[in-house]
This record gives sequence, C-alpha cells and structure tokens, in this order.
Amino acid sequence: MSRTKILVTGGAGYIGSHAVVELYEAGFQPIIVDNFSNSQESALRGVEEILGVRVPLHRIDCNDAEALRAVFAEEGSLRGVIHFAASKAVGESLQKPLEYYQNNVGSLLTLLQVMREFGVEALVFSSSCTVYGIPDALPVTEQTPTKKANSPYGATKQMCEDILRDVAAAPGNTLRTILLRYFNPIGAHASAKIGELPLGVPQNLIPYVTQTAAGIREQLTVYGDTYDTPDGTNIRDYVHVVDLAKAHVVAVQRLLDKQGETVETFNVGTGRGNSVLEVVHAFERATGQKLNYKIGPARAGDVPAIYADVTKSVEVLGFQTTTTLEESLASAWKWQQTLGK
Ligand SMILES: O=c1ccn([C@@H]2O[C@H](COP(=O)(O)OP(=O)(O)O[C@H]3O[C@H](CO)[C@H](O)[C@H](O)[C@H]3O)[C@@H](O)[C@H]2O)c(=O)[nH]1
Repeated sequence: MSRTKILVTGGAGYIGSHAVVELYEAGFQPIIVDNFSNSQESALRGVEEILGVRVPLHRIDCNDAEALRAVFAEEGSLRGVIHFAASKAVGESLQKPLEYYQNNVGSLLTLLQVMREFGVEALVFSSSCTVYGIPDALPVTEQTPTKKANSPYGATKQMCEDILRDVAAAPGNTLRTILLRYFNPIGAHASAKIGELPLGVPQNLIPYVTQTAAGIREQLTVYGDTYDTPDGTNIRDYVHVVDLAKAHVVAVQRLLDKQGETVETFNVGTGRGNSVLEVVHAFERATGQKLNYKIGPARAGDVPAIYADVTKSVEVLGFQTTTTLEESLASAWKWQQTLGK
C-alpha cells in the first residue's frame, strides 16, 4: 500500500526532523522542503540512519511560489502540509523585522496559495505560546486571550494564526487547519542521531546548558532571579521534541479524518511549569554533570512565567506527552556528546 504523502516544510530543522521520523514511523510518507537557512544536511543523514530510508528532499524557499508549485506538481497526490519553515529567534527578529515578516508571513501566504491551486486541504501550522504574551492567569488555555506580541517574531505567529482563521471563515473554504501552540521544545531523539543544532552562541536555555556542561561555554547565566515566582527565576513548560513531533502526527490524522472544526488550536506542552533553576538542577541529577552557572540580570522581553493547560489537547486531540523533564534533559546531553567540542 502506498504511503500518504505529507509535505514537511522546514523538515531539516530541529522540530521538523523529529516530525519527519515520527510521520514515517506512523506510516506516512514525509516529503521535505527546506532552504537550509537555519538547518543542516547532517540532520537528514540522521533521519536516514534512524529510518533506514531516504526521505525525498526539495531544496527550495517557501517564498518562491514557482519552486513550490514545481514541488507540488512533481510529488502529486500530496494530502497535507506541516509548515515548520520559519525564522524563530526573538532577538534577531527585532534587528531584522522585514526579513521576519517576509519569511514567516510571506511564506505562509505563498504556501496557502499553492495549496489551493493544487487542492491540498490539510495544514498543521507551527504556532507558539509566545502568542499569549504575559498571561494574566496560569496555566494558559487555548481561550486565554492573546496579547500584543513584544517582538516581530511573536507578531508573525499571531498574524499567521489570524490569516488561517480568516481563510477558514471564508465562504467556500475547503482548507482544514490545526494550529499547534508549542511551549518550549527541548531534548533530542533517543538514538541521538538528530537533535538541536544551534548556529553560534545558543540563545535558548537547553543548548546553552549542554554546551556549558560540555566545556564549550564557560558558564551559564541565569537571566534574573527576582521574578514573582517561587525561586525568582522564569517558569516555562519544557516539552520533549519527540512528544511534540508526535502531536503533529495526531494532528495530521485528525485533519485527514476531517474531524473537528475547520480551524482548531491546541497547546502542546506538558502542563508542568519548571523554573530555570529547577531545570539546572534536574540537568545535574539526570546527567551527573555539575553545571557552572551564575545569576545574571533579567533578559529584556522575557515572560516571567508561562505553562500550558493541556486539557483540550488531551481530550479533543487525544494527545499527551510522556517524557519527564529529566528524560528530556538526559536526551539533550546524550545528543550534545555526539557533537563533540
Ligand atoms: O542562557 C540562557 C538562556 C535562557 N535562559 C532562560 O531560560 C528560559 C527559556 O529561554 P529560551 O530562550 O530557551 O526560550 P523562551 O522561553 O525565551 O522562548 C522563546 O524562544 C522559543 C524558541 O526559540 C520559542 O519560539 C518561544 O516562542 C519564544 O518565546 C527563559 O526564562 C530564559 O530567561 C537563561 O536563563 N539563560
């Protein structure tokens, strides 16, 4: 029996590569589109080693409508798209707003246009808990009002969500969309053949932690300990990347089964909040490594605390994470060790 083809934009990236593995293992045929602007070919070798097969790759930019059309035409019979391809660095987006709007919003518009031309009617979109801004109450549900984004990156995620809701509401619309609002993805595949590949100095907590433990970085700076949280450091919901990848498989299946509304939103997190210091100590417990860290000043723009209410994703989507924080951190460390110095 032939596999159902799903286009995965950004399929060589951190979350995308893990999703490609989970899709294939669930019986789908992922087709990767990537421009390698923030990803590396080595991720695809890792995917190949895990699966024992080559996954088709198209090296194109999602802003290039003609190139995208050629992919849809060549592949034929695509049933759905998972759109990971986007720029994701909050700080960088403040420096390069135009690039972020073009890359994130522009590429979605182009993709939607081409999907319509080819009659592809299922889309999973990578959104982010950043759309909630600084929430008034915790945990956040999908009904929690969104707040004005404090970076162009966050604004692009809100705009893309709005675009997809408007498309769904238009008369005659046939597109079905699931918006997955990711909390903080961490960790790596159990095989340690794929994982996060930050370029340069990591901006995110976990790669900074693992690089510090590996001796690549001198010391982790914990950004502030005077927040209104139990230990004064920021609280986040750290979700294992393989769990997160699996949420996409469930979402794609739901779209193909035509269940639910034409556009649906789900939080993808563990439902647990952990402080930065809890992460540091969980890492030490999980790996036996002592972490060199200091408390530094708060980072501008950080949300004091956010974690997911996962009731809807459990009850409606039928999705639940299974990996503990310690397991996630151990997988991140195992992956870091394969990278060397
Ligand atoms: O060296 C560091 C790095 C991070 N942190 C703290 O660790 C927590 C997590 O920080 P990350 O940078 O890993 O992630 P954010 O919570 O800032 O998330 C942001 O980046 C994510 C991916 O890059 C998502 O896109 C998300 O939407 C966006 O808000 C924060 O409290 C941050 O202050 C430190 O203390 N030291």
